[in-house]
Amino acid sequence: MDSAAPVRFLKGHGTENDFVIIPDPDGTLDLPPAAVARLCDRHAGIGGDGLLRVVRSAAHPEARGMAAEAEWFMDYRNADGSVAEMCGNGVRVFARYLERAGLAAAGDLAVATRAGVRRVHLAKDGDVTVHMGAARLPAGPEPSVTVAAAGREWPARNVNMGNPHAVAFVDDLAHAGDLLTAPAVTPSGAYPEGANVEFAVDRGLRHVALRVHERGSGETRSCGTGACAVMVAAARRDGADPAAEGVPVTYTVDVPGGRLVITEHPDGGVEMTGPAVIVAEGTVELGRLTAPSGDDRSNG
Ligand SMILES: N[C@@H](CCC[C@H](N)C(=O)O)C(=O)O
Repeated sequence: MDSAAPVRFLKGHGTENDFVIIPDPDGTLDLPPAAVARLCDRHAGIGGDGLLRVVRSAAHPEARGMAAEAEWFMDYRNADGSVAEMCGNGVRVFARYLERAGLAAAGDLAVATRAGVRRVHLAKDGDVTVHMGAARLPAGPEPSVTVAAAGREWPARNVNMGNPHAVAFVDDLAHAGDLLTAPAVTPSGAYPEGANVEFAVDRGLRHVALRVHERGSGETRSCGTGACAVMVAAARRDGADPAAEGVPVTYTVDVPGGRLVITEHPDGGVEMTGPAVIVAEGTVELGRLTAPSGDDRSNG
C-alpha cells in the first residue's frame, strides 16, 4: 500500500479506554505491528490504548467462519502492535462506530472477535451492553497465582475472559505504585501469552474499584475484560455463585475512567454495560508517522 495515501481513522473510548478505529471493510490495509504502534503513540501518532480495525468477517481469514453470525470482525491490537483475543471496552466502541457509520442499526447486533462472536445491545445515545461469555477460572475458592508490584506481593486469581487476567485484591490502589512497568506474575507458566493485571479494592456492598496494567498497552484508565475478571473474582471471594444459586449477581466496578455495571448470570454468561463514544475522525498518512521514542510504556 502507498504509505502516503490518506487512511481514514476515528477515535473513540469506553470509560476512557481509548482506541484508534480504522475502517477497512475489505481487509486490504497492511497494518503491521510497527504501524499500529505508531498510530497508537500519544506523542508522535494519534494516540490510543489499542486499535480496532473494522473488517467484514468474510474478508478476514480469522473471522470467515463467523461471517454467517456476525457481519463485522473486530481486529483488535494493543498499543504496542500485539494482537489480543478480546477487548471488552473495544467491542462497545466498535458497535458504536458501526451504528454511527450506518453499518448497523441501534438495538441488537453481533460482533466477531478472536474470542468468538459477542452479542451487543446498543441504545442509540446511551450505554452499550455486551455479552462477554463465561469466565474461565481454576476450580476452588483460593487464588492460584502471585502478583508483585512496587515492592509488595499479593495472592491473585487467574481469570480468563477470552484473554488472560490476574486479579489481586489490595488494601489501597496506591500500593500498586506507578505501574510504569508490568507487575511480575508467578508462576510465569500460568500465563504463557502474558497477562493483564488488575488491582482491586472494595468500595461497598457488591461495589469494587480497580487499576489495571494491560498486556501490550501499560496502565490504562479502564479495561472491560479486566473489570469482568474482577467482578467474577470478587463474587467467588464473596461466596456468590450464580450457577449454584440460580440467581444473577451484579457488581458495580469503578475504573479510573468511569463506571461499569457487570452481571454474572446462572448460565455463566457475564454481561457488561457502560458508555461508548466516538470523539473524533480524520485522515492520517502512515508514512509520516515516526517510531515511538524509547520509553518502554507505549501508553505513556
Ligand atoms: N482494554 C481491553 C483489553 C485489551 C486487550 C488486552 N490488553 C490484552 O492483551 O489481553 C478491554 O477493555 O477488555
